[in-house]
Amino acid sequence: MSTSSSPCICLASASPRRRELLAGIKVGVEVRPVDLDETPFDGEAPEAYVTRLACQKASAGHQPDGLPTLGADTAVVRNGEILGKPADAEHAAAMLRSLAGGTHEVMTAVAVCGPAGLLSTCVRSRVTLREIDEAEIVAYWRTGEPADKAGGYAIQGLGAVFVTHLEGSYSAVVGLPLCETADLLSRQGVPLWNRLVS
Ligand SMILES: Cc1cn([C@H]2C[C@H](O)[C@@H](COP(=O)(O)OP(=O)(O)OP(=O)(O)O)O2)c(=O)[nH]c1=O
Repeated sequence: MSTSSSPCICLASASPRRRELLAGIKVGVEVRPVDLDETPFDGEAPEAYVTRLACQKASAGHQPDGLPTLGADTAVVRNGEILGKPADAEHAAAMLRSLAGGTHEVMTAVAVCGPAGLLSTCVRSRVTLREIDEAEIVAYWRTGEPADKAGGYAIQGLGAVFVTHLEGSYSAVVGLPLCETADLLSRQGVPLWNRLVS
C-alpha cells in the first residue's frame, strides 16, 4: 500500500496517525507494519523503552537495498510509570483518572534505518489535563477514541477538550515528531525541500 504514486520511505507502522502526519509533510510511504512484543523490560526507563521499540520496528521492517524504513513508538509516562494502550474500559478509566488534573509526559521515539545505518531520536513533551468526572470518562470510552491510544486519550480528537496545556511537540504527542523526523530522513538521503521544488 502507498500514499502516493512514488513512495520515498517504508513505514513500519500500522498507525493511521503516522501515515497522515507523513502525508502532511509530503512524504509518500509504503506501509509495512511489524508486530512486536511491546512489553517493557524489568526496570527499563521510559525513554530507553520507546527508543528500543522504534529501533526494533525500523530494523524489522527494513529490507536489504530497500527504501529507508521508519519506525516509531509513543508512551504516556506518569510519575515514571509507562502507560501504554488501554486493555479494556476499566483500564482506560483508571488511566484517565490518574492523568486528570495533573501533568504527564508523552515520549515518542522515531528511528530510521537506511544508508546511514540506524538513526533515532526521542522527543519528550508535557501535557496537562483538567479534572475529568466519571460521567465524562464513561462517555469518552464509548466514543471508541481511547482504545488504541497510549494513555487512553487523543489530543487530536475529542480528547482535546481535556487538554489545558502542552509544552513540546504536538505532532510527537499524536505519534511522530515531524521536525525531528524530517531531519532524520534528510540524513538518510530523503531531503524534504529539493524533492518538493524540483
Ligand atoms: C497520547 C496520544 C497517543 N496517540 C497514539 C499514537 C500511537 O499511534 C499510539 C501509541 O501506540 P504505538 O505503539 O506507539 O503505535 P501504534 O500501535 O498505533 O502503531 P505501530 O506500533 O504499528 O507504529 O497512541 C494519539 O494518537 N494521540 C495522543 O494524544
